[in-house]
Amino acid sequence: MTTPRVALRDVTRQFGDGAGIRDVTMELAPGEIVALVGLNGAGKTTLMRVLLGMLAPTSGSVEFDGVPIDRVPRSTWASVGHLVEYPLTYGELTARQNLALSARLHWARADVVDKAITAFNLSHYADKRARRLSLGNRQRLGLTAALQHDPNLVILDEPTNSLDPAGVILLRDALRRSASDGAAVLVSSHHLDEVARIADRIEVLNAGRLIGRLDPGVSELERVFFEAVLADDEGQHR
Ligand SMILES: Nc1ncnc2c1ncn2[C@@H]1O[C@H](COP(=O)(O)OP(=O)(O)OP(=O)(O)O)[C@@H](O)[C@H]1O
Repeated sequence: MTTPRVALRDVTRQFGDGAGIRDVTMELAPGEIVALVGLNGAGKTTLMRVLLGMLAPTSGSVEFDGVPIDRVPRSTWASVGHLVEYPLTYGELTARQNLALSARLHWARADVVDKAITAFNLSHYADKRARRLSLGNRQRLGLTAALQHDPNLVILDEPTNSLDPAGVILLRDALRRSASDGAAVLVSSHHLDEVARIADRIEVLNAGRLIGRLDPGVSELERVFFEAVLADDEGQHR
């Protein structure tokens, strides 16, 4: 069996008021695109932040390529690409300078930047300061920074939120390419139709727990999703 690129085992991260994630076990294999769906506050961002070491779990463990997260070498972190919450951009630097910085942080060759600018259609904006970019173009910039170094683990929190339809298509193609090159990809989204187009499997998170999987090929995905969430809520309150 191949070692999962990343694994969460019985991970709980509780906040003061009891919210967070509970007993989450999940693996991402190389070459796999997994979508994480759930209502507002279900715990998607928390799960991704724990997975990336931005939040320590209250209990349970996280492993990268079979190595516990606190012993993961820097080379492994360099091969991760993520965009969780806010694009990591420096407003006073241009889009190109931001990308060059991100390439260095990920140990990538400097020439990836020009290729990525073309691939993500950022040529018109490359020499603009990041703080002057529109919300959607800042999101494109953040996604480009997350993907230009050909990461082998990609974690994106609601990446399509402020993208226009052309951006959504560019991202979809980029994620398919990453996965076919062997990356494990985890994407959270509220757009069930969109994730159904790219995901190999869809994991449903509700009130902090993974409650099951949806088949991306199923018809009426939204109805099936809401039924699963409702059944779980009713089970919790019985
Ligand atoms: N730093 C924090 N301190 C306290 N509570 C938090 C913190 N971060 C998240 N929470 C709580 O944990 C729960 C899960 O939040 P999270 O942001 O992970 O959900 P989400 O599924 O990403 O939601 P959305 O779809 O709205 O972005 C929520 O109840 C939230 O209020």
